[in-house]
Amino acid sequence: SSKYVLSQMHPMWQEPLEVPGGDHQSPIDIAVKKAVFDSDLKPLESSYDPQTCQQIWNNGYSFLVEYDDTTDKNILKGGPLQDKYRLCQFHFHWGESNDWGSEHTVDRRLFPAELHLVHWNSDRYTLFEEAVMEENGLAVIGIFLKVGKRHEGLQKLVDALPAIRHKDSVVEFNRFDPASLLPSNIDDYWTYHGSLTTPPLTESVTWIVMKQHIEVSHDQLAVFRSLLFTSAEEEVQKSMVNNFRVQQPLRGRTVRSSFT
Ligand SMILES: NS(=O)(=O)c1ccc2o/c(=N\O)[nH]c2c1
Ligand SMILES: [Zn+2]
Repeated sequence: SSKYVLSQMHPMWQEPLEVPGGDHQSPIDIAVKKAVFDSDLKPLESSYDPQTCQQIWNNGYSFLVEYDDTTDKNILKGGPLQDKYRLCQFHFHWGESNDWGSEHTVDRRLFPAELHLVHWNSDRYTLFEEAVMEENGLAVIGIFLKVGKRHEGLQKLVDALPAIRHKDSVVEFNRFDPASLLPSNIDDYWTYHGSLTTPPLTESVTWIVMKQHIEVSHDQLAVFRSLLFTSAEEEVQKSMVNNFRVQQPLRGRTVRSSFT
C-alpha cells in the first residue's frame, strides 16, 4: 500500500567514526592470496538439535532464529576453536538488489546475502551477554548466499517471514535444523579475529567464513526484502534491506585458511 516507502539506501545506523581502540573490527575483505594456510587448523565439528529451536523474530536489524542455549545441545568446536561454543541464534544480512548485501567480501567480491550462525563460549562463560564482552567469547560462522536454485531447507524459514514483517514481531518456531543451511563442504574456511558487525561492535568474535556458498532462489531472497525495519505503529515504513556493515580496515591482522 502507499504507506510503505519503497526501499532506499537505509543507513542502518550512523557508523560511529571510531570504535574506541577498535582495530579488530568486522566485516573485512578476505584477500585470498594473502590468507595464510594453517595446517594446525582442525575440521569444524558441529552438532545441532532441531528441537531446541524456539522462535523467529524481527529485531529491527535482521530476523533472528533463536535456540535454547541453556544446555550444551547445539555445539560448535574444533577448527580454530580451543573451547566448545553454544549456538544461540542465526540471522542474515542482505541488499536491496542481488548485486550486494554480504558483510564480508572475497577479493572484493560482494554476495547478495550472508548468514551468521552465532555461538558463545560455554566452557568459560555462563551467558551470551557475558561472553560478548570477552576476546574469546564468540564464534560466528559466516556463509555466503548466491542466487540460484531454491534452497529447500530455507523455505520453512521464508514461509514464516510474513508473520514477522514489523520490528519486534515474534512467532513461535520449532524444529528447524541449522545444519540444513550449511554448505556441503565445511572443511574449507577462512578464520580471523574480529568483532560484532552491529552495536555493541565488541571485538569478541572468532570469525569462521566458509569458502563454499549456499544457493537460494531469487524469490526466497525477495521475501527477506519484504521485511520492515520499522514497527507497526510507525508512520513511515522502511523496507529491511542493506542491513550490512561496510568492510573495516584489516589493521595488520592475518587471515588464516584451512585449505591450500
Ligand atoms: N552480525 S554479527 O556480528 O554476527 C552479531 C552477532 C550477535 C550480536 O549480538 C549483538 N548485540 O547483542 N550484535 C550482534 C552482531
Ligand atoms: Zn550478522
